[in-house]
Amino acid sequence: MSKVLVSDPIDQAGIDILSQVATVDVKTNLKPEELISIIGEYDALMIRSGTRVTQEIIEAGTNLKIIGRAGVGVDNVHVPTATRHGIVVVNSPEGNTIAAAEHAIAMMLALSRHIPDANASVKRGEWDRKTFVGTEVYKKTLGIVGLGKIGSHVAAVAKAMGMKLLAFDPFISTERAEQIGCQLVDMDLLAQQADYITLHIPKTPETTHLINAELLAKMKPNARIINCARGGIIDEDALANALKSGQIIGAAIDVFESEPLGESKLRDIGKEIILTPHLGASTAEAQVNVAIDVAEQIRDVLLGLPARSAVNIPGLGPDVLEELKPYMQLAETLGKLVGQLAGGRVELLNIRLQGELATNTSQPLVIASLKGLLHQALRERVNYVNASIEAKERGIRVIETRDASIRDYSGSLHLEATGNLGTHAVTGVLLGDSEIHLTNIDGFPINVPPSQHMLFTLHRDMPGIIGKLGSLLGSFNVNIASMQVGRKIVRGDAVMTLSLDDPLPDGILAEIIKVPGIRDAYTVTL
Ligand SMILES: NC(=O)c1ccc[n+]([C@@H]2O[C@H](COP(=O)([O-])OP(=O)(O)OC[C@H]3O[C@@H](n4cnc5c(N)ncnc54)[C@H](O)[C@@H]3O)[C@@H](O)[C@H]2O)c1
Ligand SMILES: O=C(O)[C@H](O)COP(=O)(O)O
Repeated sequence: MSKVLVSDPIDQAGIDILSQVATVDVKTNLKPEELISIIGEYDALMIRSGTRVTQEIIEAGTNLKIIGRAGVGVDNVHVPTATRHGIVVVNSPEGNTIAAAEHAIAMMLALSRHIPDANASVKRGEWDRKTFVGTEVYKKTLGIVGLGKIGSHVAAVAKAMGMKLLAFDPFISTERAEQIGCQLVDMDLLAQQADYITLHIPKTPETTHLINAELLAKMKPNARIINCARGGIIDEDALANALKSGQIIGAAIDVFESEPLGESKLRDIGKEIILTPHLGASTAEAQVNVAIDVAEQIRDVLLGLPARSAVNIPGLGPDVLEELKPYMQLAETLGKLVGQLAGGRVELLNIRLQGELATNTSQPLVIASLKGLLHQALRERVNYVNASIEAKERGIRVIETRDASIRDYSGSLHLEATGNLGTHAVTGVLLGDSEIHLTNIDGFPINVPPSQHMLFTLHRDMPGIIGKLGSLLGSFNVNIASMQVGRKIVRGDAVMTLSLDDPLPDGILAEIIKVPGIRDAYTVTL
């Protein structure tokens, strides 16, 4: 049974899902050296923002197949190292969107009405109604930096509260911003015009210290800033100075350059600042959402299935994946089959998307085909993460083509592998929504579902040959589950496709090829 280590507090709903397929150990607050010493035992690691998954930890995780981040940000995971080691990194891109957006709105209102300090004063026994006179957000300008999932929800709520919306997001179209009710502006204009600025961007080299002394100086003197995105986007020293000097009047900060927050100038500032300990995603609902979302993906990957929100598999967004998942399984099966038929060293893989499939995104199917193709050589070392890199390193050229005019089934996938031992081709389709059928082997039409152990022969279509092969297999105690012959003309060349209950014993292929009329034989394990 697989083993999963959960190293941050995760909702029980996620643990229950993982427990269906793995032994789950929950060990939180581990020191880096403790994690390094035990990570080698585990197939999967599930974390939140509390665990920093460094290069060293990943390298010590010699059995790791997946790192699951129960949340959005994967900046605490050294993703390039995970990719190099073929470890899938998944997150939950939407599970805590509402929670984070609502926290930002709560911070904005709490700042405007001095709620934390007013609350503290009443609890101290005071009744001071003068000090805590607030401001309304109605008709004020909110500058949203990052108009993605969280930024868009903040925009919708703020609009309903009667705020005017500006947004800075260089990757969003004007049309999209207008749909959300925001006017797209550059960062300087946003800083100059906004009464409130709220940050909803990832931390990247471009966004690190995006809010610095220079930008703070451009803000209105009565402006407030909210950061529920990532620590380090605001230069904390510059913010402390701007608040102390009265350059801006308020800040609400949930995330910090270094967490947990240690010694910090921000702690010394009075009622102008609200600090929360990275609580953006901390709602009961969000924690259930992210735990289920990520645990399901870990479960799928441990069962050999693709993950829907892998951050280090190019082209595999959740929408694409949902639609293509069955086709990826088809591609992987065909890749395994054609790789074993070709034998030896494959130099060229031709992938043709046919019929209705021709209009689909091909990249996930290419990745899945390569994963199948390389399985023989690399076994579980190859996965969706590293299949393209491994193929490139082995000098396998990939050609993708599309032919919408081939309509023998609504959509089919054709793989042709050329190597040092020759060329072989297979075609497959999905019947219903997910039932894989092989429809062509080396140009011969067939219609069989793949099975774990298969035998293919190339032979002359003539009386008695099936019986002779059946007897031979029987003499080796090999049970045939099903058999089908594919031929182009009667008594010409043909292929026989057999599904077997057991793997073929060593040495039997040489005997099969001796049967008169059989020219070649291939065993395949899928
Ligand atoms: N405080 C918390 O607990 C908490 C919870 C959830 C998410 N987050 C953080 O919130 C942030 C936003 O999350 P999301 O789910 O909305 O992400 P998202 O990917 O949906 O949106 C991010 C947006 O930022 C924009 N962007 C990227 N680089 C930019 C740049 N240089 N300048 C301006 N815009 C830029 C992108 O175009 C995108 O629209 C992330 O940093 C995430 O880690 C924090
Ligand atoms: O990126 C995220 O999802 C948030 O920062 C939440 O982090 P958390 O899971 O540690 O609360």
